[in-house]
Amino acid sequence: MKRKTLTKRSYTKKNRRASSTTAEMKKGTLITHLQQVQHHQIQSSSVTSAAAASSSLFQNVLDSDPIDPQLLAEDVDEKDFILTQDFFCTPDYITPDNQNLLYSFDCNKENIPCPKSPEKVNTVITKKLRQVHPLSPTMSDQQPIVDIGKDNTSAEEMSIEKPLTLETKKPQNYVSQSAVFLRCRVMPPPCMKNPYLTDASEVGMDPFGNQRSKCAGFFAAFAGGEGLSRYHTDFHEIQQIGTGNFSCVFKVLKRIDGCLYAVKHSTRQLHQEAERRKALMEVQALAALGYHENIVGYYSSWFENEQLYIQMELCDGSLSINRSSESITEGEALQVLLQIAKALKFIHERGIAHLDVKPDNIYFKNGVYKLGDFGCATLLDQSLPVEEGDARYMPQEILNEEYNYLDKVDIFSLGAAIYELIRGSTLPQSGYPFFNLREGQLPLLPGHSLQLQNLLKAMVCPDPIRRPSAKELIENPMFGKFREI
Ligand SMILES: Nc1ncnc2c1ncn2[C@@H]1O[C@H](COP(=O)(O)OP(=O)(O)OP(=O)(O)O)[C@@H](O)[C@H]1O
Ligand SMILES: [Mg+2]
Repeated sequence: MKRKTLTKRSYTKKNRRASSTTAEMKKGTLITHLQQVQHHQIQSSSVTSAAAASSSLFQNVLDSDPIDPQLLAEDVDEKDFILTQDFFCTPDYITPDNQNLLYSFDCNKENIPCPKSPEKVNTVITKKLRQVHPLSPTMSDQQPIVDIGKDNTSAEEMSIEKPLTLETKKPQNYVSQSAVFLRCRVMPPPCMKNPYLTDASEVGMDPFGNQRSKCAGFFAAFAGGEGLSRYHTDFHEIQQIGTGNFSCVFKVLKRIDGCLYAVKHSTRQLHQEAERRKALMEVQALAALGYHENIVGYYSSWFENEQLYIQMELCDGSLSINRSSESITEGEALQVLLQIAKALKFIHERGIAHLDVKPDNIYFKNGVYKLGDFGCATLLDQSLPVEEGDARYMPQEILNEEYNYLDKVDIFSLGAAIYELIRGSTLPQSGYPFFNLREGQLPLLPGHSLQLQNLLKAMVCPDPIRRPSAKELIENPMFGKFREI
């Protein structure tokens, strides 16, 4: 520690000498200060190593529009305003505008690691920077810069040791990435009420009026040491609404637009690149597909704490057979069949197979059925790996690893799912009943039309070629009464 201080001291002296012999210092002071901040960040890497290691978010702006030092000196008022006003002098409160500013820069593109510095250290840094920030309008050009090093040196002593350099370096990190993040981690933005929503009562509590409830989840996340959280910054968590094998799903309110969404995130941290790529296949499929009324809407996704987060349309529930106490009527079955067939037609036409069609993954919202959970989605042309879904709904050819008609796998699964929903009890997982289904043998469904039963039988035909396509299903005369004119 001592050695480090001495080094700093000698370095500082040398630079101070240089500064006193330089006549243009008055005019160029602010340029120098800019460079000092930049240089200082590199020097004080013990505190801001993450920020120093990566280029600042603002570096993009600088790189794309290099600043002539002369012009900068003349135009210094404006730069001064931007830096001090936006980052050091405004109240500790981030508005949705700031949030946009932050996210308009693509961190991932720059491979910038998320800052993980603890709250306490950052608070100190903010305070010190505020005291003597070189671009502060109240600061004279004689004032030194406070070092924000972590050692035991007092703030005053550190300030004397601060290097003053005239080195011409690439103007990078003049506002550190951590400074940008600092501005945004003090408090989450408020939850905005959406005036276009006539019924906001669904929200369940009042995150719009109660400041405490707005921040509870946000601070809890920091207390857990998770660092900056996009999830908690952007969303107000309302309640958990589901768990899957590898994920949990929350009902959330998006702070900035006041609308409800479902956010699903992996329960496990995805450390390996291969794991992350696999998890991403779900969002890539959803993003490639785009909007369809009968597919659970996809909004965005991101990695946080090595977990994948997916923001989706919030549905009222799923047709999970375990949860529904009674079987569905023939009319409801036809609606589910028609609407999910429409979703399948849409995705098959885009070269994608779902491979996990089952009641659990059929959602409903305002009377509309939607296909969700694209975790097993793959390409029909077999150019992506095939990972089949729940074996209870898989046809024999998939179990034999024959992947030539993956679209027809979805048709089999939909037929099996509708059969299960009408019957009102779960499909067999093994034994004769399991194999009978794969041979196309469906036990009769008393009280239901032969027309529907024959259609289901065709859908679970052991020969995939003979199963109807999604398009043929939709065109079946059975659905004539539902078709829009
Ligand atoms: N968009 C949504 N709207 C409402 N609830 C949802 C939504 N997405 C998921 N859920 C709930 O969360 C549960 C788990 O979601 P999902 O099936 O997508 O996770 P999963 O990890 O892929 O699960 P599994 O692999 O077991 O199918 C669902 O069964 C459902 O109850
Ligand atoms: Mg699922």
